[in-house]
Amino acid sequence: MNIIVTGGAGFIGSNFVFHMLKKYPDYRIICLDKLTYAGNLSTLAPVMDNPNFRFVKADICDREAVDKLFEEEHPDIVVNFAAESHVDRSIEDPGIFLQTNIIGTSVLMDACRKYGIQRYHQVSTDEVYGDLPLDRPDLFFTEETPIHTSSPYSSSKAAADLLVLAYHRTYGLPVTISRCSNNYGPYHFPEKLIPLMIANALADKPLPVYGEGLNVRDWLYVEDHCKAIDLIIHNGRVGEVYNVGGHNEKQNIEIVKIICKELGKPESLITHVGDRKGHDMRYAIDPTKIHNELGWLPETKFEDGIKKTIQWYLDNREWWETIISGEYQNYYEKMYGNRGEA
Ligand SMILES: Cc1cn([C@H]2C[C@H](O)[C@@H](COP(=O)(O)OP(=O)(O)O[C@H]3O[C@H](C)C(=O)[C@H](O)[C@H]3O)O2)c(=O)[nH]c1=O
Repeated sequence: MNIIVTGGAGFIGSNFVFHMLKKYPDYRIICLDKLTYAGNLSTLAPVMDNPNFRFVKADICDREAVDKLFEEEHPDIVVNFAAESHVDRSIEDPGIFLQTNIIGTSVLMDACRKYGIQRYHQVSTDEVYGDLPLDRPDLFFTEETPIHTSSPYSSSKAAADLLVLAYHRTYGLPVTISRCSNNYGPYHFPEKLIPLMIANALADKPLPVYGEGLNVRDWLYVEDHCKAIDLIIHNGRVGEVYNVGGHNEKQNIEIVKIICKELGKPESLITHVGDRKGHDMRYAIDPTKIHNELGWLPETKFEDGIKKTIQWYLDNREWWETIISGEYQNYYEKMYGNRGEA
């Protein structure tokens, strides 16, 4: 089996590469990644010398490069993790989100049509469903929940999902889509809530909580997500969407307090800053479909997952310290330096 994993140098993509190489020693995994600010080649160091692994630096929007790779590798499966993923960045500058997330998806699927493929899998997000109210804890996103996006990021992902379903209906492309909740775990880029708070707390820097911090996210350990995608690409039904969630809802402020406690840092580091524009209140996924059809359930309890994650950041300081000392530092100052206290 030859599998092209796009965005394999990013957070979820790299964890998926590791999972697949370990579980299927006879598979060949080809990582296609543009190495944007969020993709880091050092992340893939543990597998660079694996004879079943190949890294190719290219943009999924580059039709020539994508076609060349398909000609060389004849992939059986393509799993598309490549995406601009940070909501705050999409609010500042939507253009690249439309380009990578929508156009890039169509370029990949055109290559799948041209060269033939067993499966194209699109890694999507629960943000395509918009948000749920805080006072209705009985409500969850199902695969039938209407698309109702809030940010340029989620709109670009929703547009891509619709394109994927259209390529299935119009051209018969064998596709599947997974829509996951918030992932956490090793190699999470330190602009996202959990790794940002760990990095800042370790440096005794302020912990910037947007608004009151009452927004709820459904946290999913990244390894559990990788197992779900593995099941979907092998046994999922073509043309179907599968929701993948942690069944683990937490308010942002709770998460930040847990991190302070685990690291022995004072909650006085918490700083309430101006809220995100159009901030989604609550995400919560109903994973009944993937459970009933494919037997998947999240295995990692949050109490264990967050401890493992914090330990990983303690053990791999060089990885994230290098990142936050570079280009990202300028971004961080731009984003938070002028936000001020709420
Ligand atoms: C970075 C940051 C975030 N937040 C809040 C904003 C959110 O309510 C929550 C999580 O934010 P984050 O940007 O880490 O993630 P989401 O906006 O929920 O989106 C994430 O999960 C979905 C499923 C994807 O699809 C996105 O690609 C992924 O980035 O913490 C703060 O309060 N302070 C901060 O400094």
